[in-house]
Amino acid sequence: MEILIQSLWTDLEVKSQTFQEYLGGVTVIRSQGRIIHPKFLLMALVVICGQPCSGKSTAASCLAEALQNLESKPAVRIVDETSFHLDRNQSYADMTAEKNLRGVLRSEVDRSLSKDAIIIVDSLNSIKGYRYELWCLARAAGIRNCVIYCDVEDSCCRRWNQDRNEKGEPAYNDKVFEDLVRRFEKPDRRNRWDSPLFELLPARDGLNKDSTAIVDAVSYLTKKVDSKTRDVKVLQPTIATQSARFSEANSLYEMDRATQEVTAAIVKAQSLAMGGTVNGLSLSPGLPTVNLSRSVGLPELRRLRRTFIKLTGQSSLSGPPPPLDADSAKRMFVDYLNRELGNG
Ligand SMILES: Nc1ncnc2c1ncn2[C@@H]1O[C@H](COP(=O)(O)OP(=O)(O)OP(=O)(O)O)[C@@H](O)[C@H]1O
Repeated sequence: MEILIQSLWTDLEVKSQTFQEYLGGVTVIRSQGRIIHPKFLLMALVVICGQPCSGKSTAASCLAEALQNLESKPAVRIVDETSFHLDRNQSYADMTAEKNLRGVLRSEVDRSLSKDAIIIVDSLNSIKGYRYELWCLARAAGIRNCVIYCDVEDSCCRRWNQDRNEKGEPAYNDKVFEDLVRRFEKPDRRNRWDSPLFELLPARDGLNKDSTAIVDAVSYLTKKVDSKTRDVKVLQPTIATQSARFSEANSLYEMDRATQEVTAAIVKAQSLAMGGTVNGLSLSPGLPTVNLSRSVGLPELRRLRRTFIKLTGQSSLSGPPPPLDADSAKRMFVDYLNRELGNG
């Protein structure tokens, strides 16, 4: 697909400055100097997030139903724990299980994004850094991304969870439920990975396919990208401009160097601790400390570094990464390591 677009790009650059072109029977849409194949316009990633038992699966079904009611009937796929037959109490029993679950869902999202569909991730998606990772996958695929937040008070979620027992539905046990509530990181539309953000209030307003946030999300997901539409963001252009490629190279360099520094500091701290665990390692003032739950070998650290760089979308075909200085690259990598290898 990218080769096809690459060759069309050259032709269009020479022959046309118009917004929409028909070339060899293929419609090519130009947006902000980039070319997007129409197929990509039907692809999107929707991240549902909210406290445990806050109506996320109900929201995912309502959104899928609303999309299916459209004349264009876009393909919709829901990625959730139940598609992997995972029990919610086991999946969130401890950090290792939770990390595994996140990894399984993220891989499934990554695989699914290459298909022509709107992918809805129906899970807690409660950790800011994890939503960022999902956003990176959408950006690398060059598709649009949005977040739907089920905003329900903890007390109400707790009640709905208890009611599940009476309905014969599997419920969270108290320990898992309280731990998840405590660690929930509310989405913030000022973060580019949490934006656009559509907020549902299921406890106050109920929830169905006509709920305002669902209607707004459908409208966003199906809105055509045109030169006048500034509010639809198709992430990660397929073709990057020369200047973007220059900044990408800079950013890649920063990312590479900064993550190597972090890895080297951890290896050194571990050797000083004679193989003990690294806790409270400070790289510089103002950066989060490294807190690992176990000693980690160099091969594993290298593997995590590679995954992190891939997740942050620094591939050469997938367009410019966000502007990055050494400190923010270190901060992001330390957060990532603490999430993958730490206690929380
Ligand atoms: N607006 C609502 N009013 C009353 N009960 C609701 C409402 N929305 C959902 N529920 C009930 O809450 C329970 C959880 O709903 P749902 O599965 O949609 O939540 P969830 O956030 O996906 O849960 P989980 O965190 O387990 O994935 C269900 O029993 C459902 O019937």
